[in-house]
Amino acid sequence: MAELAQVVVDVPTMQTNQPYTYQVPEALEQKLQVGMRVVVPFGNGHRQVQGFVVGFTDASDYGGKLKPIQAVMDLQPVMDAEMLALSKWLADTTYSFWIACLYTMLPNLLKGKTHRVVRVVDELPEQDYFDLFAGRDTRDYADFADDPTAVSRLLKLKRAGKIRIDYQVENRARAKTVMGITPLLSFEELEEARTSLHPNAHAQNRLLSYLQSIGGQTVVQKKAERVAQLSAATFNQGAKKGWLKKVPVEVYRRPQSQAALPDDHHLQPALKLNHDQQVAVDQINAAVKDQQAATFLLQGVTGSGKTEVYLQSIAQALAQGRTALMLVPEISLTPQIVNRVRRRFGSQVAVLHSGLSNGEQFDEWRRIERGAAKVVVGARSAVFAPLKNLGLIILDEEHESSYKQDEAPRYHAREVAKWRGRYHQAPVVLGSATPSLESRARALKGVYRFLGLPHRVNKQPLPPIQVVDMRPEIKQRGESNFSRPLLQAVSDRITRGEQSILMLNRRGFSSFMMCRDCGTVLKCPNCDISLTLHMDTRTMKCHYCGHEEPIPQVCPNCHSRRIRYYGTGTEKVEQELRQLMPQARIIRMDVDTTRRKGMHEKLLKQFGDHQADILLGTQMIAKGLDFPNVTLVGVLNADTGLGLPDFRASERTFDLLSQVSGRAGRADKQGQVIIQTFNPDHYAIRDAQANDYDRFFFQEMNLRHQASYPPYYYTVRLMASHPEEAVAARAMAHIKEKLHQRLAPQTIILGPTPRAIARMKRRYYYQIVIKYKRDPALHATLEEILQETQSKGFKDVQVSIDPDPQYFM
Ligand SMILES: Nc1ncnc2c1ncn2[C@@H]1O[C@H](COP(=O)(O)OP(=O)(O)OP(=O)(O)O)[C@@H](O)[C@H]1O
Ligand SMILES: [Zn+2]
Ligand SMILES: [Zn+2]
Repeated sequence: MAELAQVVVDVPTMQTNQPYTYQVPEALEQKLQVGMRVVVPFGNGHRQVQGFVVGFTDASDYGGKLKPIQAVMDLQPVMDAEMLALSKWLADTTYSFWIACLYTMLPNLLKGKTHRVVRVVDELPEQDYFDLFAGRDTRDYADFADDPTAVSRLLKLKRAGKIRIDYQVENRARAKTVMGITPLLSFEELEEARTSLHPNAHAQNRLLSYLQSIGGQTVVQKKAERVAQLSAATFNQGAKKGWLKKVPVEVYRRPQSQAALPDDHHLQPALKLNHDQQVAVDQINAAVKDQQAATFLLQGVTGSGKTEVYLQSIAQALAQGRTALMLVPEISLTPQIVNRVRRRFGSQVAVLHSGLSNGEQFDEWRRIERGAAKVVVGARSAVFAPLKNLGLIILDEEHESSYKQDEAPRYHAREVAKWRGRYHQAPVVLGSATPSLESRARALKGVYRFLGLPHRVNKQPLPPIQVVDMRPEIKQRGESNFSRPLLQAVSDRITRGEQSILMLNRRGFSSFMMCRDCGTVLKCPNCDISLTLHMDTRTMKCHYCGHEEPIPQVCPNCHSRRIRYYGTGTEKVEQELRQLMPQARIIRMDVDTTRRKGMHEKLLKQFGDHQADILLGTQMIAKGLDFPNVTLVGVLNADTGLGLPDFRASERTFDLLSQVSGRAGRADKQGQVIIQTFNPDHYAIRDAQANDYDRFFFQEMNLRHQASYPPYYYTVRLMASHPEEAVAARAMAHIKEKLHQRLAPQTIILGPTPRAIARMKRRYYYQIVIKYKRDPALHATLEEILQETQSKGFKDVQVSIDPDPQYFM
């Protein structure tokens, strides 16, 4: 009896985690494998959807008629057994749909895009045929979507049975090919062809010699033209004469920045480790060798040489014939680290991050999948890199919140890394100067193995930190972003030919327009937040939905002309700094100046080449930078993040200040740090000043304990949204009732409350936060709620479940 295939289908409005069963047509019987993408019919229309084959089952269990699979999209599986198992675990632990997890794990080009096609099936009135179809038989439905009259004419034709609207899945994954040539004749046959040539046909003569020299290989035509010094026309003649044939050759799109790399013969050698580094590397290596799925916490102060520990551990894993994965937060923000990995391991490194084009991403993925790349460096989603035989996984800056994805599936890369570590029996190394409270607490309990690098490599102490209270400064000198001590310090650096990094903390901060007469703040018409001023495009923009409008000249409420710009953007700070120090050369780095591809690296390079005295930027300059000539770091506003309605606000402020302070004095020159703040007595600022992670840790743990927050309690956030506020609120009340009935009495259920940003993208949001220690009923209850949200009662209400949320806003 024939086998049946189990397929997880992609139907956005009717999600379920149960696979559907399909017949396998005879023609596909030998070809179809688990992990392949297929196209299957769904529902009773002409709808085609994409799906993943996740298993086979015996036909005897099924009565009735099953639909057959229509097409296979892959020649070989895109998911192996590990990835399929991981996708299932992901769906289960993040309360998301299996199909969404499968897609998340694959490069964009392998994500199916369904589109609708309008097909003429019967003779049309001539007018319609020309107006709507321009004389063709099919058109993409998207061509009509914005034109209501065309749509209504189409609907009429559809009712009359003249046209049909089909769903089609397109396969977007194409390998890039270039033209290549292959000789068709043997050496002797080519020699014979030469005898029949006209004596003046020098070019063709050379072509024959060239074809003989490549001995039956396929060569990219452009390269052949260059090597043989022949024109394309000559190759065309050769093809006509039957000497060679043209064939497409698959090439990898290498990320642009990769082009400038040294070749594999000029790789950078390993450094001689200091004692603490050696101890760390030895312990990690032992775990790699013994195939122990242990988790290490590598806590090393800034500049202590953590990266060198990663690199030498990776080298060991490779020496054992295994592969390695290194995750960094927001890779585009840390080009220096990526380049260090590439300079050490050369062409066996693949890089995965969101800055790549879809084609580049797909090609890097294939290099990994085929085993050509053995080391992967990447941001969050690189944790799904299809490396086989993993020997080591590293998460640098493990405390970073960007490791958690803030849309479904809401996974944390740290947890996925640990899962893969267990699967491959490989250790996971979590590295940070300021570990998350969760990780440090686990290390204290012995769940993680602790490795410490308490000293800087250069044996210098950490740079002294001076805290400047901005309250008296402002009183004496009026509004300014720069205190006198900071200005003095920057100008000293310029005199000495040294460099400064100045950071403007933009977290929880915006540059908005407010009317001085009536207090009106310009807000986004779709969302509940103020619009941000962008000087480069001279517009007001919403950071949530992208809404954009001109800068107002008069107040929309009272028509006063005294509508002014408030808050501090990097541009405004730059202007002030240029006025205060006309001689200083400044590079500004923020989302606006780095939006163009490659600009981030370019600006950093300019700064590294000392083409500027000051690097002024947002949080993006806090991490990972290693410039030996930087001796001063200034933080313009340390406390803007402290007021956020979020229990991690202090932890994030402490982390940020510690990170950015660490950019100063990394080589032989002594560094200095100046922090400007309106809250000089806050413990996060005091402890950062004292470089005292432990004091901060215990103080913060105490507060978390009192308020029942992580790491003492686990949290889950549920959110519901709807264009009508009352509907969202009602859905949440219903969910709350259910939670109340099922969950353990010790479990704390907070809410429902409107979110801090209650309205976004024309929808109203309500949230419930669950805090629990152990609740055996929780998982099943949340699963049930997830399934219920797909039912009719929840029409248009979007519900999301976020385990261990990173933000509570
Ligand atoms: N064993 C060593 N001998 C000599 N130099 C070293 C050694 N280890 C690291 N370095 C150098 O010291 C500097 C700081 O090291 P590295 O950047 O690895 O520190 P880190 O702990 O990763 O820093 P951060 O967390 O602050 O980004 C680098 O320039 C690095 O090349
Ligand atoms: Zn908006
Ligand atoms: Zn006004």
